[in-house]
Amino acid sequence: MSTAIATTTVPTPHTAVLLSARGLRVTFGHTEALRGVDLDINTGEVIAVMGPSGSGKSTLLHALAGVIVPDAGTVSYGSTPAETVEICALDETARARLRLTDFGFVFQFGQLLPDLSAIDNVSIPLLLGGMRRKDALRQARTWLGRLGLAEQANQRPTELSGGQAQRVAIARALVTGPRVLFADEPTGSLDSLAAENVMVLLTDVARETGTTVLIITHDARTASYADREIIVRDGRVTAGFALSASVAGS
Ligand SMILES: Nc1ncnc2c1ncn2[C@@H]1O[C@H](COP(=O)(O)OP(=O)(O)OP(=O)(O)O)[C@@H](O)[C@H]1O
Repeated sequence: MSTAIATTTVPTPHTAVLLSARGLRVTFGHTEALRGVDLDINTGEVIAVMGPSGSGKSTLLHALAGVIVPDAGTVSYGSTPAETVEICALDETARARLRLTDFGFVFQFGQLLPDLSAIDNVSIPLLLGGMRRKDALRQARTWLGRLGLAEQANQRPTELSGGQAQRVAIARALVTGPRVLFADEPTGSLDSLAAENVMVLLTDVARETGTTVLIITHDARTASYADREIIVRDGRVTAGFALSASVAGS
């Protein structure tokens, strides 16, 4: 596997819908977090999810990823009729399995295990999937190299900068080869230079591997690396804009 990161990217052609939400509603007590969301996400698309605080962005991601089951509506996952599953109809065990095999997750804070080195953190999902330790470490090392962290493999999270730690978290999310990466403010705790570095690497690797990506962000610069921007407002998706995918290569 190549360890080089492409500096210019050719956008993946978006041919098939991979995730499709219809009529999603989620209520927490008296709070209507989602009020009827319809959304189609194409294979290989990089989507920025924006909107005010409390508008429902994280809830939308959790519903699409099968972390929560909506009170109403459906989420179909799969690019062909034969492989398509209705995520909301799966039981908790099946949804957990789907998340482990098909989805990757990156969050803003505190996601690395502090007592483990970078390479051990990245190898965890592979070990959980039953891979032999030697093979898992080899694969983890390759992914750390892809994200420019070959020299940090044996360092612990406290010995890494914020941007390096986020890149380790991204390596860990991608090491299993997920079809969809869900990222909730992955650059929210970084300064603008580190944020830009993380976004360039994340979007380059995603486009290279054809991974579909949903990124929640409050930052327009971070969003500019996406192919498309959607706005969540008061529990509804109110707008979607196509963006230039070439920004990631600039
Ligand atoms: N587990 C929960 N229990 C109760 N209310 C919740 C829960 N999760 C979310 N909410 C409420 O649902 C609404 C949407 O929350 P959500 O976290 O999806 O918004 P968000 O757009 O991601 O916000 P932020 O940008 O601040 O992270 C908010 O009013 C929030 O307080």
